[in-house]
Amino acid sequence: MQQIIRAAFEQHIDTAKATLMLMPQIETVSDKIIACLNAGNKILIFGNGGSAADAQHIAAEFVGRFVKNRRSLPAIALTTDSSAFTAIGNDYGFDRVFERQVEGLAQDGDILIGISTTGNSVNVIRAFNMGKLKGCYNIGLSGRNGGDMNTACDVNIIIPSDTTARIQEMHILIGHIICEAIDEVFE
Ligand SMILES: O=C(CO)[C@@H](O)[C@H](O)[C@H](O)[C@H](O)COP(=O)(O)O
Ligand SMILES: [Zn+2]
Repeated sequence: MQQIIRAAFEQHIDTAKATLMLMPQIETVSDKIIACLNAGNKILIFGNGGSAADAQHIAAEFVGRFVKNRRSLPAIALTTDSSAFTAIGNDYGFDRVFERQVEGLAQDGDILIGISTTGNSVNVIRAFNMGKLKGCYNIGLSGRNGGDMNTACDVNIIIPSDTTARIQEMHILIGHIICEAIDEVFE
């Protein structure tokens, strides 16, 4: 047991150190998100499984708060409307559960944040492709080799790891860093 615990910590620490190299990309997406919100646009966030939880977690910190009492900021997790999610899945297929919501909700200038540790989840890729058609800026949080998100995204932040759990831990760290950057700017 101790070996499992130690190995997980060591892997997490090594991955975090390697992820620090992505600082320029994290800065770029933080600036883009701040500019998008300043322009009156909104953020749509989505992913599957643990990444669905991350999408909801990040969206809640925009609309509610992170640390500071600042104004509420517009962000929607596309995993939370169970009626839309099940209707689209049932009528159009699971591959379209995010795409169809992007089609209905996204406007020119909005930002999409898609989260996938493989970078290959089809419903995430299809949502990004719809985002391009709608004039959105596509931000990917991925891992491994970045997968299909390399071509679907304007910026694909690829966590340098092949382990799903470690990649997800870096995704939520980056989500929190973006929230900190936002707290600096908005009153
Ligand atoms: O949280 C975990 C594993 O840590 C799982 O729920 C995981 O998110 C699911 O298997 C997802 O379907 C994986 O999708 P993706 O990261 O490849 O896009
Ligand atoms: Zn998990």
